[in-house]
Amino acid sequence: MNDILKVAGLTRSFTQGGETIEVLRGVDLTVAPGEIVALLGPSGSGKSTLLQAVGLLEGGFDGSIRIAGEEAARLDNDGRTRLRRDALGFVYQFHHLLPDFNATENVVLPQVIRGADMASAQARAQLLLSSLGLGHRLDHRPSQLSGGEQQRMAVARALANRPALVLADEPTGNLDERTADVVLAEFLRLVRGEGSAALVATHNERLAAKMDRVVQLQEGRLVSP
Ligand SMILES: Nc1ncnc2c1ncn2[C@@H]1O[C@H](COP(=O)(O)OP(=O)(O)OP(=O)(O)O)[C@@H](O)[C@H]1O
Repeated sequence: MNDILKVAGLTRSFTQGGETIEVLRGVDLTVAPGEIVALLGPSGSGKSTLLQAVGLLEGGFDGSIRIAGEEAARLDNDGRTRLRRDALGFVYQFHHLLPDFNATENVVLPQVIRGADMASAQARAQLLLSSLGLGHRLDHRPSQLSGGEQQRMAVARALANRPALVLADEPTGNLDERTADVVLAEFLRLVRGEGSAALVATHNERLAAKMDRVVQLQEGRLVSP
């Protein structure tokens, strides 16, 4: 009833060069508050397409997406922007950090945009960054940080506004295996500590097994492996 995410009958196809590919063929998925779900599937199976739909980043879908009880299809552009800002956090494979701002500022900005005052936004940014081991890198810009450090910064930014649901697309996909393990463990610890739910796309079964539940995209539908 109070699921943070409920997707029902979601379909999406792309037409290119006269050929239509049905990427999502009726996806059903429910995520409970605080639950961390791994979205497993090989390259090209539609994981990013599904996350973009749930992230309200793209149109062109049929079916129902309810986030925190709100049906996305019934919202206009402003409503979707508000829901995205209030309920969702995003972690991408390639960080999408603001290159001209330092670590603190990258985590402060989304909070200030949402109306937080500067002092509390800064305190929370420092708390999140420190709990990810970046307490000594607060004034560094993304280009002055390693790949693992940049991804920790992206995790802190995604959690800045205490989202009920974090969407992560291959969050450790461009890190070496050891760093990926460490950053994923920190991500999971922080998400659990914050009580957020998460939907985490990965093609890595070993990493998926560390989450609360695994769902697998197969031929456009979700199955339990
Ligand atoms: N804008 C688009 N136009 C045409 N085809 C697209 C578009 N976006 C995605 N596709 C196709 O949809 C399929 C699924 O892509 P998607 O990026 O969702 O897969 P994925 O599982 O996230 O893959 P990866 O792990 O490689 O990122 C692919 O075959 C892709 O070519």
